[in-house]
Amino acid sequence: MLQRLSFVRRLRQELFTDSRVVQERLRQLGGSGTVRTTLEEIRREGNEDQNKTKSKDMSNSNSKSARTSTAAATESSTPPNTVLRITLDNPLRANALCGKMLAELGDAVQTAVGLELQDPASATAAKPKLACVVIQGAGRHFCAGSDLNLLANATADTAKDMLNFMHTVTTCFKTLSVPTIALLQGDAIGGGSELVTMTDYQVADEAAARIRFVHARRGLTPGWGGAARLIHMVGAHRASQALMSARMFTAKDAHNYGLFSHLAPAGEAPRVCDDLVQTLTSNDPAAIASAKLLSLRGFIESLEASQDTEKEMFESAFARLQW
Ligand SMILES: CC[C@@H](C(=O)O)C(=O)SCCNC(=O)CCNC(=O)[C@H](O)C(C)(C)COP(=O)(O)OP(=O)(O)OC[C@H]1O[C@@H](n2cnc3c(N)ncnc32)[C@H](O)[C@@H]1OP(=O)(O)O
Repeated sequence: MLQRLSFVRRLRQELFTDSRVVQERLRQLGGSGTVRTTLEEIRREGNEDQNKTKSKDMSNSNSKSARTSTAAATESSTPPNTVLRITLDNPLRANALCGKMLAELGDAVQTAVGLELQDPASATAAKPKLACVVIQGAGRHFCAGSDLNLLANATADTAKDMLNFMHTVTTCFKTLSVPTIALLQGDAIGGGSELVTMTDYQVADEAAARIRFVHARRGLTPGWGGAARLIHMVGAHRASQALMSARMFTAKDAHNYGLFSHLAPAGEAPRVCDDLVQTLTSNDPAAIASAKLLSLRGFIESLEASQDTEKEMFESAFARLQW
């Protein structure tokens, strides 16, 4: 459905071919941390308890037992419904993304697009049919944005690479034809807040999750395509207020502002996220893709015009900064 749009097709082309060289340059920058992806099966058969047990395992995808059950799910059969879980894993640096992790986030989105594009009839254990994508952070936080050391040592060319690559990656993610969920158990700051704007749903721990478009505090403007998506999420007026103020939103403030779709009781965000996955993936996939296409149509048309402006503003802000 979405793939029929020429803009979306061009994006996929950029992601898989035009960005390859840039992606490898970013990967060569190295850095700590990694971006992990796991495929998790959603079982429909069996009693509620089994489903609950199954989804409970999924919510601890970092624990060994969940990985085992995930691995088992992938090996045992061609899963009817598959969740791709992306984990930003750099907890010692609040899951800030270094060059290597930016490239690996691109790998993860390429995996999602690859699963999305395949013919459902050709689904196999190795390439099952994608039903939903969850993106989360390891440890206490969601994502603290770009690694500040990466930015401080970046040349103008490196900044341009990151800018162009992350616009492609995050816009591809935003235009996936399946539901996407940000699982927020901590802070989403700067580029981390921009990653939140690429998701359809945001399940946030009401006690621990926060979001801050901190750019103006650092003399920057959004560099990962977050401005246009923020406007699409909350409207131009509220978007400009969030960007100009660079204020920290608590989970409750963010929910009232339209930045977080779901508030979960303290410690229960993984369970609430798994319940949302169950709900969304029990609906007709083609109807979901159509709903996304309808909601994204205007965003995509305006994005083609506004994207260059967002990039130009980041580059001039980056040039002004004396890191
Ligand atoms: C183009 C990208 C650009 C954009 O478009 O937005 C950016 O993303 S620029 C970066 C914007 N991000 C920030 O400004 C976030 C800065 N960090 C924080 O505000 C806080 O760390 C936090 C995320 C709110 C978490 O606070 P807290 O829980 O108190 O933890 P610490 O502050 O002690 O951090 C733990 C640890 O992580 C390191 N850290 C945090 N953020 C980054 C970062 N962006 N890059 C590199 N390292 C980061 C922090 O230094 C601590 O490490 P140690 O000092 O070694 O303990």
